[in-house]
Amino acid sequence: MGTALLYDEEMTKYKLLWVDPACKIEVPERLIVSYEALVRSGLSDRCISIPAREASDSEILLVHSELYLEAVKKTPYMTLEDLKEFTLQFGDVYFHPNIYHCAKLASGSALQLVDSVMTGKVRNGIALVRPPGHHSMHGAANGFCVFNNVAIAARYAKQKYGVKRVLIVDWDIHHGQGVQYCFEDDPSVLYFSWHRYEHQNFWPNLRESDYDSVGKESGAGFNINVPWNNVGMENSDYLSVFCHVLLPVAYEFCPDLVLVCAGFDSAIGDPEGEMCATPDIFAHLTHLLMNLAGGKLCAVLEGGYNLTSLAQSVCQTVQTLLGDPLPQLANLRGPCKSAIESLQCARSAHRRYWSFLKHAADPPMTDISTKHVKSAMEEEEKTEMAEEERCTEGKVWPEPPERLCPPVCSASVLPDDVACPDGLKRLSSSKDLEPLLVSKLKNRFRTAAVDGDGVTTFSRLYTLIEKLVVNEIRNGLVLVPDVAAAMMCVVQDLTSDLVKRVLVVCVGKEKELDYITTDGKVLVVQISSEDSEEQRSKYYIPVCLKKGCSDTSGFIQAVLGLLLPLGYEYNPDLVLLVRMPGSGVVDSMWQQLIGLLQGFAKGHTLVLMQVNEKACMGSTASALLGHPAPPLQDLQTPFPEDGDALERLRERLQADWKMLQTTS
Ligand SMILES: NCCCNCCCCCC(O)(O)C(F)(F)F
Ligand SMILES: [Zn+2]
Repeated sequence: MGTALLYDEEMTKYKLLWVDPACKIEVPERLIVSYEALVRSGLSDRCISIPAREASDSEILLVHSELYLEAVKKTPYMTLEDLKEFTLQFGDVYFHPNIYHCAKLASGSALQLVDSVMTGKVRNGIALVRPPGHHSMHGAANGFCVFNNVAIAARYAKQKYGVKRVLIVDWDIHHGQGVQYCFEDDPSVLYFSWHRYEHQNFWPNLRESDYDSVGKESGAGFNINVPWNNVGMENSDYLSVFCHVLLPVAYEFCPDLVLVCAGFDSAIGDPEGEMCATPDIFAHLTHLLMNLAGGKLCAVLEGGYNLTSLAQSVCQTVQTLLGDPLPQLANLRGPCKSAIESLQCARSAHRRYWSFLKHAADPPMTDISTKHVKSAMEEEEKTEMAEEERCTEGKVWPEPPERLCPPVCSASVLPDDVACPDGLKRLSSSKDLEPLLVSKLKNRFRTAAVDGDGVTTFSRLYTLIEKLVVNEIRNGLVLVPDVAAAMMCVVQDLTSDLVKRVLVVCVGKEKELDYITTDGKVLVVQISSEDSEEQRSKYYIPVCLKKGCSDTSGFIQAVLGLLLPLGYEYNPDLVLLVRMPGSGVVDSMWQQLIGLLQGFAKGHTLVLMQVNEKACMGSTASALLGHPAPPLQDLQTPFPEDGDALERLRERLQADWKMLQTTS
């Protein structure tokens, strides 16, 4: 299934008609450059174009009051003076004779997107709209927003499709207070927002935008605010919050639909956000949400005022929605101190509501919410210092790297008598191995692993790896007689200097892992039921689950809170996913793991499985081909000792691995 793209140039036909410094950045060109970038890059042709439509009164009334709607209905007939007068009652927003029409199109586009996804016409999609929506409230326009596009879409999805749980992720740099107010007592809608806050010194300067606004009554726990109290946040900060705050809760919430308030003013160069995250971060943020809700994801444009980073960020988002390989994110240095404080506060505020956050540490000593009363002098200092070093005009960043699709998506190396799963391309040809390597293999293994066809298997395995690293193939599945032997060979004989770092994810117990290198060429993360205290090193990280890999709750926690941050920091060129026989890992979890690992090494994942486990080849192939993983059903409360052990492991490792930091 494809990706929907909604865009209608009618929504560019309104603009600010008078002088208002607060609103001058919200210009029609925002939409034009975004769409034109998609056209120029060829991405729009790969999407399924869905027409915009006007939201009806009843749809708008899902969120807004009749009084407000009737008032807005009058604006097309207002004189310039009346429009100015009308605007005065709201904050940081402007009206125009055509904005009511455009606001209906913006909301209607979001509903069209929900229809396309919920009816299965498309898998996911994006609506390029203006005016934006997440600040508008029941009875008021605010912050360039007239109707709350995403809030209306959430209510619409519940009403029309019986959707039980909606996750709204708001990665715009401003707090979508309109969305928060709409759902704060509603446990069926989980609202997550990060936003520039600076201890309440940043617009909209609301006390309720802080991390301690967790929702009300039955909605308690279903509103997550992560305030950024400094500018200059980077990719590491964003990914840390996803791995340590949003994703654990999102997986526990198990939504039927994901809506994204896709604002790109959180990208580098934006005059509002003044952050430093690069446009390719949105490729990863999108990817990390795509295995939720069976892939049903609707992104709706909110903010974004640097036309260059906006266009690049939109393209990065759409490319991921289309399933293209992800760009590698280099030199992630871990979250900054301020970000750690924010994520620690958000985690501790929510630990009572979410079992996946149960082991979160206490809030930091310097409780950051009370710091907002800054001395005037301090504020003055910051402003002066801030100006010259923070001016966004000076910001430059590299063009995001090309994300080329290899000619072959998924290849397989299988014994001749094993049928190749649909969609996979069997790799039969293989260059002969150097005699030296053959003899090395032979004298290393006395087992049958390397008899006649064993050598063929190994030679095909190496051929597959060669093709992966030159991007001829994206990923691969290999069935071998002895998976432990094969893993050792791959790890030790990876001669290709194109592979500087291999991430080995070992699912299930492996007897000895005595070839652990300490030079950093290999990072082994092993998830199994046993603890191996002795061998721990920076590059060998055993994760013990008391009930073993069949404990999906413990497993997904280890993946989100440990494997993902490690993988991002390590930044491998190849991922080797090894399924030990009898691991007991649940199929949906296995597919989720494969899906999430695609975020590394441009998707170059090599799955090693034992021939006698060929029963799960189908689901492995499906995940390798990029089909969304099935939701993890009815997750039990994780074992306390496992949760505790994971927290302790993280604390022990965070000295070596900065992305594991969750406490300041
Ligand atoms: N320096 C100018 C002050 C501007 N203050 C208002 C900012 C509104 C932000 C709107 C947005 O970006 O959140 C949306 F997504 F809604 F468009
Ligand atoms: Zn914004």
